[in-house]
Amino acid sequence: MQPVIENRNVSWRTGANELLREIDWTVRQGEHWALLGLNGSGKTTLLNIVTGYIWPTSGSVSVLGRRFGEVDLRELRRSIGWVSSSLQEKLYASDRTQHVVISGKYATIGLYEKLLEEDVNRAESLMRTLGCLHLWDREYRSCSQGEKQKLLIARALMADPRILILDEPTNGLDLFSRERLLGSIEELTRRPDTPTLIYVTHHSEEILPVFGRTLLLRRGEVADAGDTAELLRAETLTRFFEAPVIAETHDGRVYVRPVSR
Ligand SMILES: Nc1ncnc2c1ncn2[C@@H]1O[C@H](COP(=O)(O)OP(=O)(O)OP(=O)(O)O)[C@@H](O)[C@H]1O
Repeated sequence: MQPVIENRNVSWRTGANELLREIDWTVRQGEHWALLGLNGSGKTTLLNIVTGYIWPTSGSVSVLGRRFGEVDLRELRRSIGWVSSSLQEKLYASDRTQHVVISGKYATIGLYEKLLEEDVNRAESLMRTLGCLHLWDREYRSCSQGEKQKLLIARALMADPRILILDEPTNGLDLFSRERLLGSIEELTRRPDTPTLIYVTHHSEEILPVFGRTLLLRRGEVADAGDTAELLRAETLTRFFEAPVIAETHDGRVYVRPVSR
């Protein structure tokens, strides 16, 4: 079976800086990946490569079996959802929540057409999965950040993407909102139509066990990649962060803290 995403020897240089260096990263069917790296490690740059917004200086990229250079990127992008908190601002504040969700199917901000029953039903089903059905018919702007994030995930899923990038989705969320959002993401993975998920984060404890594979990115290079349970251990993470850390596992999630000096 074709890999979902395949990067081979991908580098990206701008001016004198090489921001990605010889990245090899393959995402296979049935896998969900976490992308872990400190600020400025190149996570967003790599995702911009995978979605065709920037072009590698060298190396090759294929997504869903289509090789970049031979594919209509606008069409391919319809198969990729990308949820980041920066999108929150772009949506019309006074829209009803379910309209925000449904508009994802049409790649528009705002809805201009009459609602189709099938769209309403799907929005309802997705909002139920994400634990935000109670927000139905509320004004989007009246929702909390955590609620908005769930609505935006439901919105991205309306387009039936094959790949869904969750780009630091817990930004700005308190401890409990974060847990609720992670619970919703776990619930989402139980749906039969779940796309391949890529979860981008700075924090290992957000990596749920369903993210069975992890890419560790450091200074634009793959520091390590593979089985999450094997990578998220004190020894590997101490090497990765280049600082001694303690790693504790609770419910399959790994909490990391620096060794105090
Ligand atoms: N167009 C560009 N021109 C020059 N430098 C860039 C450009 N885009 C990104 N960078 C630099 O590349 C590095 C990686 O940035 P990137 O946004 O990919 O990191 P990140 O891992 O997503 O970081 P964060 O977790 O802080 O969002 C940073 O040092 C950034 O300043």
